[in-house]
Amino acid sequence: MIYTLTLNPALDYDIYLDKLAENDLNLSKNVKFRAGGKGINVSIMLKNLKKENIALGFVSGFTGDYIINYLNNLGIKNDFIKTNGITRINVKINDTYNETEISGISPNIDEKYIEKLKSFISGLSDNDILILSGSIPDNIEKNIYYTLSKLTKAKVILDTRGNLLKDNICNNILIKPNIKELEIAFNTKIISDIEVYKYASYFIEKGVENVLVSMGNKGAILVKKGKYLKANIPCGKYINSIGSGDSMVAGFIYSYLENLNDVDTLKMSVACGSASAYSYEIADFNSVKKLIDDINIIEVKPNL
Ligand SMILES: O=P(O)(O)OC[C@@]1(O)O[C@H](CO)[C@@H](O)[C@@H]1O
Repeated sequence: MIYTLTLNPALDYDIYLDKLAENDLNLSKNVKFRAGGKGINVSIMLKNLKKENIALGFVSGFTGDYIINYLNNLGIKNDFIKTNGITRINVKINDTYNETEISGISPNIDEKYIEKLKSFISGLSDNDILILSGSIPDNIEKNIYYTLSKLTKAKVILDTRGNLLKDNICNNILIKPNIKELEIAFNTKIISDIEVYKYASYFIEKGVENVLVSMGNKGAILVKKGKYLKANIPCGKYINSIGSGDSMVAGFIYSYLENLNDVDTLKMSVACGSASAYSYEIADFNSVKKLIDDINIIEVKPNL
């Protein structure tokens, strides 16, 4: 079975307007509510790709109930641990020029719930895939993903913030930083592809099998041991980036389960990410399929 874990889910409130004006009244042109958090987005995309999965994590309060109802309505299996407090609300303001995010504050998670989660994760088998996604609530140890990876036999994918990456890798089949997260992980500014290959290779040396770096409209790079692939972004009308990286992760898992080769894996991952960026919600399978033929992959032999 595939399990996604979102320790820090959110009710995402997406606001669309022409131009955000500071210190003034802004009238929305369109608003959307959705169940958010990186693992939850992966679950939704996987479901759209017809891959059954179970969403795990912590939820609480009315926002937590909203998330569970949302997933139930989509027919996505879930087994969240209900905790105290109120799951955060993340506001995403999209105007013609910028995307501004205001992330809420997540509740503290009692130790007893963390223990319950650990016990569940330690029961997974080597046929399972576990996706560890998103930020970590403030009161939880900052290497919890490493701890969970050590506890489980499942194959583990990690997609978390740049400052948490290095401490949480653990023989992962995939990590998926975006370019900003890679910069934060290495406390540097990355300006060329060769630097992406170099920094991604750090993780390969540490035992990660695949490093998928999303670079917005500059494309995406997949690095494996001795292999470097780059993809362009297919044409489409950009709506927003929310859940685009998470959709890439789902595209990778789909490819992994379907035994696709590296080139087709990168194509599928990029198609999923782009289709969601060209949509108000996580994309459906048909929109993904329409983009595949517009993605070209080149193999690079960088001199590192
Ligand atoms: O604060 P985190 O956990 O890093 O990211 C949370 C989040 O921004 O990521 C998703 C998009 O990837 C959104 O649904 C959600 O609001």
